Amino acid sequence: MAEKTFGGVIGYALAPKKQNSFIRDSLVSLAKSRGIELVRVDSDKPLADQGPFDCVLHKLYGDDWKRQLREFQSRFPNAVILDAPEAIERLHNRISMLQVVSELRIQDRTETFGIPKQIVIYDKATLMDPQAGDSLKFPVIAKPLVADGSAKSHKMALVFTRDALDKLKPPIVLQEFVNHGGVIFKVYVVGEHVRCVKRKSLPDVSEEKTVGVSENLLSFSQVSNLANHDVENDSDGYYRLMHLEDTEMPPNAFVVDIARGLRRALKLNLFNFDVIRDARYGNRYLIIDINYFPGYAKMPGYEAVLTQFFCDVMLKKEQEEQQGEDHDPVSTKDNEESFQVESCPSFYAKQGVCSHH
Ligand SMILES: Nc1ncnc2c1ncn2[C@@H]1O[C@H](COP(=O)(O)OP(=O)(O)OP(=O)(O)O)[C@@H](O)[C@H]1O
Ligand SMILES: O=P(O)(O)O[C@H]1[C@H](OP(=O)(O)O)[C@@H](OP(=O)(O)O)[C@@H](O)[C@@H](O)[C@@H]1OP(=O)(O)O
Ligand SMILES: [Mg+2]
Ligand SMILES: [Mg+2]
Repeated sequence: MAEKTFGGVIGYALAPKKQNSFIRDSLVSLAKSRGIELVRVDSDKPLADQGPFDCVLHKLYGDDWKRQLREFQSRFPNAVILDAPEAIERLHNRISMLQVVSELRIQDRTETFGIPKQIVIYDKATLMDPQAGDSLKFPVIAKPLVADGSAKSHKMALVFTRDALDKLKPPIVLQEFVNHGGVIFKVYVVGEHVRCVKRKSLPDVSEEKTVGVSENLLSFSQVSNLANHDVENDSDGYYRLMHLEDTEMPPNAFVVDIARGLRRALKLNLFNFDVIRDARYGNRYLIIDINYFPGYAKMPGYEAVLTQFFCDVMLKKEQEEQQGEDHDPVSTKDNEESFQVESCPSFYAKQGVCSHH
Protein backbone atom coordinates (compact mmCIF):
# COMPACT_ATOMS: atom_id res chain seq x y z
CA MET A 1 0.00 0.00 0.00
CA ALA A 2 1.37 3.43 -0.92
CA GLU A 3 2.23 5.69 2.01
CA LYS A 4 -0.06 8.65 2.49
CA THR A 5 1.48 11.96 1.46
CA PHE A 6 0.87 15.24 3.25
CA GLY A 7 1.10 18.76 1.95
CA GLY A 8 3.07 20.87 4.35
CA VAL A 9 5.88 23.37 4.68
CA ILE A 10 8.26 23.15 7.61
CA GLY A 11 10.53 26.11 8.26
CA TYR A 12 13.75 25.22 10.05
CA ALA A 13 15.74 27.69 12.13
CA LEU A 14 19.01 26.08 13.17
CA ALA A 15 22.56 27.17 13.91
CA PRO A 16 24.90 26.55 10.92
CA LYS A 17 26.55 23.48 12.50
CA LYS A 18 23.20 21.90 13.31
CA GLN A 19 21.87 22.75 9.86
CA ASN A 20 24.86 21.08 8.21
CA SER A 21 24.51 17.88 10.19
CA PHE A 22 20.72 17.63 10.18
CA ILE A 23 19.50 19.02 6.85
CA ARG A 24 20.94 16.38 4.52
CA ASP A 25 19.76 15.88 0.96
CA SER A 26 18.60 12.42 1.97
CA LEU A 27 16.24 13.91 4.56
CA VAL A 28 15.02 16.71 2.30
CA SER A 29 14.20 14.32 -0.54
CA LEU A 30 12.51 11.69 1.61
CA ALA A 31 10.36 14.36 3.28
CA LYS A 32 9.56 15.77 -0.15
CA SER A 33 8.42 12.37 -1.38
CA ARG A 34 5.78 12.47 1.37
CA GLY A 35 4.72 16.04 0.53
CA ILE A 36 6.75 17.81 3.20
CA GLU A 37 8.87 20.74 2.11
CA LEU A 38 11.77 21.78 4.35
CA VAL A 39 12.57 25.48 4.00
CA ARG A 40 15.36 27.37 5.73
CA VAL A 41 14.30 30.30 7.89
CA ASP A 42 16.38 33.38 7.07
CA SER A 43 17.67 34.64 10.40
CA ASP A 44 18.22 38.14 8.91
CA LYS A 45 14.48 38.60 8.37
CA PRO A 46 11.58 38.53 10.85
CA LEU A 47 10.18 35.00 11.12
CA ALA A 48 6.59 36.20 10.85
CA ASP A 49 7.36 37.77 7.45
CA GLN A 50 8.52 34.42 6.06
CA GLY A 51 6.70 31.32 5.06
CA PRO A 52 3.88 30.59 5.26
CA PHE A 53 4.94 27.65 7.40
CA ASP A 54 2.71 24.94 8.79
CA CYS A 55 5.39 24.21 11.31
CA VAL A 56 8.60 25.79 12.61
CA LEU A 57 11.41 23.49 13.67
CA HIS A 58 13.97 25.37 15.73
CA LYS A 59 17.00 25.27 17.96
CA LEU A 60 17.96 28.89 18.47
CA TYR A 61 18.30 30.78 21.71
CA GLY A 62 17.76 34.26 23.08
CA ASP A 63 15.03 36.74 23.86
CA ASP A 64 14.84 38.10 20.33
CA TRP A 65 14.17 34.64 18.91
CA LYS A 66 11.51 33.95 21.55
CA ARG A 67 9.83 37.25 20.69
CA GLN A 68 9.87 36.31 17.01
CA LEU A 69 8.26 32.96 17.77
CA ARG A 70 5.53 34.67 19.83
CA GLU A 71 4.83 37.11 17.02
CA PHE A 72 4.76 34.32 14.46
CA GLN A 73 2.35 32.32 16.62
CA SER A 74 -0.01 35.21 17.09
CA ARG A 75 -0.04 35.85 13.36
CA PHE A 76 -0.41 32.14 12.48
CA PRO A 77 -2.26 30.58 15.40
CA ASN A 78 -2.63 27.21 13.66
CA ALA A 79 1.06 26.80 12.98
CA VAL A 80 2.96 24.27 15.06
CA ILE A 81 6.14 25.29 16.86
CA LEU A 82 8.56 22.46 17.61
CA ASP A 83 9.06 22.74 20.52
CA ALA A 84 7.76 25.45 22.86
CA PRO A 85 10.71 27.66 23.96
CA GLU A 86 9.61 27.56 27.62
CA ALA A 87 9.76 23.77 27.57
CA ILE A 88 13.20 23.80 25.92
CA GLU A 89 14.56 26.25 28.49
CA ARG A 90 14.18 23.75 31.27
CA LEU A 91 17.02 21.80 29.66
CA HIS A 92 19.37 24.78 29.75
CA ASN A 93 20.10 24.28 33.42
CA ARG A 94 21.59 20.97 34.58
CA ILE A 95 19.55 21.04 37.81
CA SER A 96 16.09 21.75 36.38
CA MET A 97 16.90 19.36 33.51
CA LEU A 98 17.08 16.35 35.81
CA GLN A 99 14.45 17.43 38.37
CA VAL A 100 11.81 16.01 36.10
CA VAL A 101 13.26 12.50 36.50
CA SER A 102 12.14 12.37 40.13
CA GLU A 103 8.56 13.04 39.02
CA LEU A 104 8.47 9.94 36.81
CA ARG A 105 6.67 6.83 37.98
CA ILE A 106 7.20 3.58 36.14
CA GLN A 107 5.36 0.50 37.26
CA ASP A 108 5.87 -3.24 37.12
CA ARG A 109 9.56 -3.31 36.35
CA THR A 110 12.47 -4.94 38.08
CA GLU A 111 14.80 -2.17 36.92
CA THR A 112 15.00 1.06 38.90
CA PHE A 113 16.10 4.52 37.79
CA GLY A 114 17.09 7.90 39.17
CA ILE A 115 19.87 10.46 38.90
CA PRO A 116 23.34 10.53 40.50
CA LYS A 117 23.70 12.51 43.70
CA GLN A 118 24.57 16.10 42.84
CA ILE A 119 24.92 19.59 44.28
CA VAL A 120 25.09 23.01 42.68
CA ILE A 121 27.77 25.57 43.53
CA TYR A 122 27.08 29.11 42.45
CA ASP A 123 30.18 30.99 43.61
CA LYS A 124 33.88 30.65 44.37
CA ALA A 125 33.39 31.36 48.10
CA THR A 126 31.15 28.30 48.48
CA LEU A 127 33.57 26.23 46.42
CA MET A 128 36.50 27.25 48.64
CA ASP A 129 34.57 26.39 51.81
CA PRO A 130 36.44 23.45 53.39
CA GLN A 131 33.13 21.63 53.67
CA ALA A 132 32.26 22.00 49.99
CA GLY A 133 31.59 18.64 48.47
CA ASP A 134 31.49 16.88 51.86
CA SER A 135 28.08 15.42 51.09
CA LEU A 136 29.45 13.76 47.95
CA LYS A 137 31.58 10.69 47.39
CA PHE A 138 34.62 11.34 45.14
CA PRO A 139 35.36 11.21 42.27
CA VAL A 140 32.78 13.67 41.03
CA ILE A 141 32.13 15.19 37.63
CA ALA A 142 32.04 18.97 37.54
CA LYS A 143 29.63 20.21 34.86
CA PRO A 144 28.84 23.79 33.91
CA LEU A 145 25.42 24.62 35.38
CA VAL A 146 24.35 26.12 32.09
CA ALA A 147 23.74 23.67 29.23
CA ASP A 148 23.02 26.03 26.36
CA GLY A 149 24.84 24.18 23.57
CA SER A 150 27.93 26.39 23.70
CA ALA A 151 31.32 24.66 23.62
CA LYS A 152 31.85 25.95 27.18
CA SER A 153 28.72 24.21 28.41
CA HIS A 154 30.15 20.83 27.37
CA LYS A 155 33.49 21.30 29.24
CA MET A 156 33.57 18.77 32.05
CA ALA A 157 36.12 17.74 34.64
CA LEU A 158 36.49 14.48 36.47
CA VAL A 159 37.61 15.52 39.92
CA PHE A 160 39.32 12.84 42.00
CA THR A 161 39.99 14.70 45.22
CA ARG A 162 38.43 17.49 47.27
CA ASP A 163 41.45 19.80 47.05
CA ALA A 164 41.17 19.91 43.25
CA LEU A 165 37.82 21.72 43.53
CA ASP A 166 39.53 25.12 43.65
CA LYS A 167 40.50 24.71 39.98
CA LEU A 168 36.85 24.89 38.95
CA LYS A 169 34.86 27.90 37.81
CA PRO A 170 31.34 28.20 39.28
CA PRO A 171 28.46 28.10 38.64
CA ILE A 172 28.87 24.34 38.43
CA VAL A 173 27.10 21.13 39.26
CA LEU A 174 29.14 18.53 41.11
CA GLN A 175 27.75 15.10 40.33
CA GLU A 176 28.99 11.83 41.78
CA PHE A 177 30.81 9.76 39.19
CA VAL A 178 29.15 6.36 38.93
CA ASN A 179 31.05 3.40 37.51
CA HIS A 180 29.07 2.03 34.57
CA GLY A 181 31.42 -0.14 32.49
CA GLY A 182 32.55 2.62 30.13
CA VAL A 183 29.45 2.51 27.95
CA ILE A 184 26.60 4.99 27.90
CA PHE A 185 23.15 4.54 26.38
CA LYS A 186 21.81 7.43 24.36
CA VAL A 187 18.08 7.38 23.94
CA TYR A 188 16.77 9.42 21.02
CA VAL A 189 13.16 10.56 21.15
CA VAL A 190 11.32 11.86 18.08
CA GLY A 191 7.67 12.24 19.05
CA GLU A 192 6.45 8.71 19.71
CA HIS A 193 9.58 7.12 18.29
CA VAL A 194 12.25 5.96 20.74
CA ARG A 195 15.67 4.61 19.78
CA CYS A 196 18.44 3.56 22.16
CA VAL A 197 22.09 3.32 21.01
CA LYS A 198 25.37 2.54 22.76
CA ARG A 199 28.27 4.98 22.90
CA LYS A 200 31.70 5.20 24.45
CA SER A 201 31.84 6.77 27.86
CA LEU A 202 34.38 7.37 30.60
CA PRO A 203 35.86 4.12 31.88
CA ASP A 204 35.32 2.95 35.42
CA VAL A 205 37.50 4.44 38.13
CA SER A 206 38.92 2.09 40.73
CA GLU A 207 39.38 3.00 44.41
CA GLU A 208 43.19 2.82 44.00
CA LYS A 209 43.05 5.31 41.16
CA THR A 210 41.43 7.91 43.40
CA VAL A 211 44.02 7.42 46.14
CA GLY A 212 47.42 7.60 44.45
CA VAL A 213 46.39 9.56 41.37
CA SER A 214 48.95 12.02 40.01
CA GLU A 215 46.41 14.23 38.23
CA ASN A 216 43.62 15.02 40.62
CA LEU A 217 41.52 16.62 37.90
CA LEU A 218 40.93 15.44 34.35
CA SER A 219 39.21 17.74 31.85
CA PHE A 220 37.20 16.42 28.92
CA SER A 221 34.48 17.38 26.47
CA GLN A 222 31.87 15.35 24.55
CA VAL A 223 33.58 12.01 25.17
CA SER A 224 30.81 10.05 23.42
CA ASN A 225 31.68 11.77 20.15
CA LEU A 226 35.39 10.88 20.27
CA ALA A 227 36.59 9.65 16.91
CA ASN A 228 37.69 6.03 16.91
CA HIS A 229 41.27 6.94 16.02
CA ASP A 230 41.48 8.98 19.23
CA VAL A 231 40.69 5.81 21.05
CA GLU A 232 43.13 3.72 19.01
CA ASN A 233 45.95 6.23 19.55
CA ASP A 234 45.15 6.30 23.21
CA SER A 235 48.66 6.71 24.66
CA ASP A 236 47.76 6.42 28.33
CA GLY A 237 45.36 3.53 27.81
CA TYR A 238 42.49 5.50 29.29
CA TYR A 239 39.95 4.39 26.71
CA ARG A 240 41.18 0.84 26.34
CA LEU A 241 38.89 -0.39 29.07
CA MET A 242 35.74 0.19 27.05
CA HIS A 243 33.71 -2.76 25.81
CA LEU A 244 31.12 -1.38 23.46
CA GLU A 245 30.16 -4.62 21.68
CA ASP A 246 29.96 -6.78 24.79
CA THR A 247 27.65 -4.44 26.64
CA GLU A 248 24.06 -5.57 26.97
CA MET A 249 21.37 -3.04 26.11
CA PRO A 250 18.83 -2.05 28.76
CA PRO A 251 15.40 -3.68 28.25
CA ASN A 252 13.65 -1.82 25.45
CA ALA A 253 10.28 -1.61 27.20
CA PHE A 254 11.95 0.02 30.20
CA VAL A 255 13.72 2.59 28.02
CA VAL A 256 10.51 3.34 26.14
CA ASP A 257 8.60 3.83 29.40
CA ILE A 258 11.17 6.34 30.62
CA ALA A 259 11.27 8.11 27.26
CA ARG A 260 7.49 8.47 27.13
CA GLY A 261 7.37 9.63 30.73
CA LEU A 262 10.04 12.25 30.07
CA ARG A 263 8.38 13.39 26.88
CA ARG A 264 5.15 13.93 28.67
CA ALA A 265 6.68 15.62 31.72
CA LEU A 266 8.97 17.85 29.66
CA LYS A 267 6.35 18.59 26.98
CA LEU A 268 9.03 18.05 24.36
CA ASN A 269 9.07 15.98 21.19
CA LEU A 270 12.68 16.28 20.07
CA PHE A 271 15.32 15.33 22.62
CA ASN A 272 17.70 12.64 23.74
CA PHE A 273 18.85 11.54 27.15
CA ASP A 274 21.96 9.77 28.41
CA VAL A 275 21.57 6.77 30.66
CA ILE A 276 24.22 4.76 32.50
CA ARG A 277 23.84 1.40 34.25
CA ASP A 278 25.22 1.51 37.77
CA ALA A 279 27.95 -1.17 37.84
CA ARG A 280 27.22 -1.88 41.52
CA TYR A 281 23.71 -3.16 40.87
CA GLY A 282 23.20 -4.23 37.27
CA ASN A 283 19.53 -3.24 37.15
CA ARG A 284 19.80 0.35 38.37
CA TYR A 285 19.90 3.05 35.70
CA LEU A 286 20.85 6.71 36.10
CA ILE A 287 19.87 9.54 33.80
CA ILE A 288 22.73 12.01 33.60
CA ASP A 289 21.92 14.39 30.75
CA ILE A 290 19.01 15.50 28.55
CA ASN A 291 19.61 17.40 25.28
CA TYR A 292 17.17 19.29 23.13
CA PHE A 293 17.32 18.51 19.38
CA PRO A 294 20.45 16.34 19.57
CA GLY A 295 22.57 15.04 16.70
CA TYR A 296 19.79 12.99 15.09
CA ALA A 297 21.84 12.32 11.97
CA LYS A 298 23.89 9.91 14.08
CA MET A 299 20.77 7.83 14.63
CA PRO A 300 20.60 5.07 11.99
CA GLY A 301 17.75 5.71 9.54
CA TYR A 302 17.06 9.18 10.97
CA GLU A 303 15.54 10.36 7.67
CA ALA A 304 12.64 7.91 7.83
CA VAL A 305 12.01 8.55 11.52
CA LEU A 306 11.98 12.31 11.15
CA THR A 307 9.89 12.20 7.98
CA GLN A 308 7.27 10.04 9.67
CA PHE A 309 7.22 12.44 12.59
CA PHE A 310 6.71 15.44 10.28
CA CYS A 311 3.82 13.59 8.62
CA ASP A 312 2.28 12.85 12.03
CA VAL A 313 2.53 16.51 12.97
CA MET A 314 0.84 17.55 9.72
CA LEU A 315 -1.90 14.97 10.13
CA LYS A 316 -2.68 16.08 13.67
CA LYS A 317 -2.68 19.69 12.60
CA GLU A 318 -5.06 18.91 9.77
CA GLN A 319 -7.37 16.98 12.08
CA GLU A 320 -7.37 19.76 14.65
CA GLU A 321 -8.22 22.35 12.03
CA GLN A 322 -11.12 20.21 10.80
CA GLN A 323 -12.47 19.65 14.26
CA GLY A 324 -12.25 23.31 15.16
CA GLU A 325 -12.53 24.06 18.81
CA ASP A 326 -15.22 21.54 19.75
CA HIS A 327 -12.88 19.05 21.36
CA ASP A 328 -11.14 19.17 24.69
CA PRO A 329 -7.62 20.29 23.67
CA VAL A 330 -5.81 19.37 26.85
CA SER A 331 -6.87 16.25 28.65
CA THR A 332 -6.34 16.36 32.39
CA LYS A 333 -6.44 12.57 32.67
CA ASP A 334 -3.13 11.48 34.04
CA ASN A 335 -3.04 7.82 33.30
CA GLU A 336 -1.47 5.45 30.82
CA GLU A 337 -4.62 5.43 28.72
CA SER A 338 -4.48 9.16 28.20
CA PHE A 339 -0.85 8.81 27.18
CA GLN A 340 -1.42 6.06 24.63
CA VAL A 341 -3.33 8.40 22.40
CA GLU A 342 -1.47 8.04 19.13
CA SER A 343 -4.70 8.54 17.19
CA CYS A 344 -6.07 11.35 19.34
CA PRO A 345 -6.07 14.72 17.57
CA SER A 346 -5.22 16.58 20.74
CA PHE A 347 -2.12 14.45 21.32
CA TYR A 348 0.35 17.07 20.16
CA ALA A 349 -1.45 19.73 22.09
CA LYS A 350 -0.95 17.67 25.23
CA GLN A 351 2.68 17.14 24.42
CA GLY A 352 3.19 20.85 23.99
CA VAL A 353 3.67 20.68 20.24
CA CYS A 354 0.84 23.03 19.43
CA SER A 355 1.91 26.00 21.43
CA HIS A 356 -1.29 27.84 20.48
CA HIS A 357 -3.22 25.57 22.84
N1 LIG B 1 27.57 10.94 36.87
C1 LIG B 1 28.32 10.40 35.93
N2 LIG B 1 28.94 9.22 36.16
C2 LIG B 1 29.73 8.67 35.20
N3 LIG B 1 29.97 9.23 34.01
C3 LIG B 1 29.38 10.41 33.72
C4 LIG B 1 28.52 11.05 34.67
N4 LIG B 1 28.10 12.20 34.14
C5 LIG B 1 28.65 12.28 32.92
N5 LIG B 1 29.42 11.22 32.66
C6 LIG B 1 30.22 11.01 31.44
O1 LIG B 1 30.55 12.29 30.94
C7 LIG B 1 29.95 12.49 29.65
C8 LIG B 1 29.52 13.93 29.51
O2 LIG B 1 28.55 14.26 30.48
P1 LIG B 1 27.17 14.92 30.04
O3 LIG B 1 26.44 13.96 29.17
O4 LIG B 1 26.49 15.40 31.26
O5 LIG B 1 27.74 16.16 29.20
P2 LIG B 1 27.20 16.93 27.91
O6 LIG B 1 28.31 17.80 27.44
O7 LIG B 1 25.92 17.59 28.27
O8 LIG B 1 26.96 15.76 26.86
P3 LIG B 1 26.17 15.83 25.43
O9 LIG B 1 27.24 15.91 24.41
O10 LIG B 1 25.44 14.52 25.42
O11 LIG B 1 25.28 17.01 25.51
C9 LIG B 1 28.82 11.47 29.58
O12 LIG B 1 28.52 11.14 28.24
C10 LIG B 1 29.45 10.31 30.34
O13 LIG B 1 30.39 9.65 29.52
O1 LIG C 1 24.17 19.01 16.68
P1 LIG C 1 24.83 20.00 17.55
O2 LIG C 1 26.06 20.57 16.97
O3 LIG C 1 23.90 21.05 18.07
O4 LIG C 1 25.41 19.21 18.84
C1 LIG C 1 24.64 18.28 19.59
C2 LIG C 1 25.32 16.98 19.53
O5 LIG C 1 25.22 16.51 18.21
P2 LIG C 1 26.48 16.40 17.25
O6 LIG C 1 27.55 15.74 18.03
O7 LIG C 1 25.98 15.59 16.13
O8 LIG C 1 26.85 17.77 16.82
C3 LIG C 1 24.62 15.98 20.42
O9 LIG C 1 25.27 14.75 20.39
P3 LIG C 1 24.48 13.40 20.64
O10 LIG C 1 23.95 13.46 22.06
O11 LIG C 1 23.37 13.30 19.67
O12 LIG C 1 25.53 12.42 20.44
C4 LIG C 1 24.61 16.47 21.85
O13 LIG C 1 25.92 16.64 22.28
C5 LIG C 1 23.90 17.78 21.91
O14 LIG C 1 23.95 18.25 23.23
C6 LIG C 1 24.57 18.80 20.98
O15 LIG C 1 23.78 19.95 20.94
P4 LIG C 1 24.16 21.19 21.81
O16 LIG C 1 23.71 20.82 23.20
O17 LIG C 1 25.65 21.37 21.70
O18 LIG C 1 23.37 22.28 21.18
MG1 LIG D 1 25.53 13.88 27.40
MG1 LIG E 1 24.17 17.51 27.21
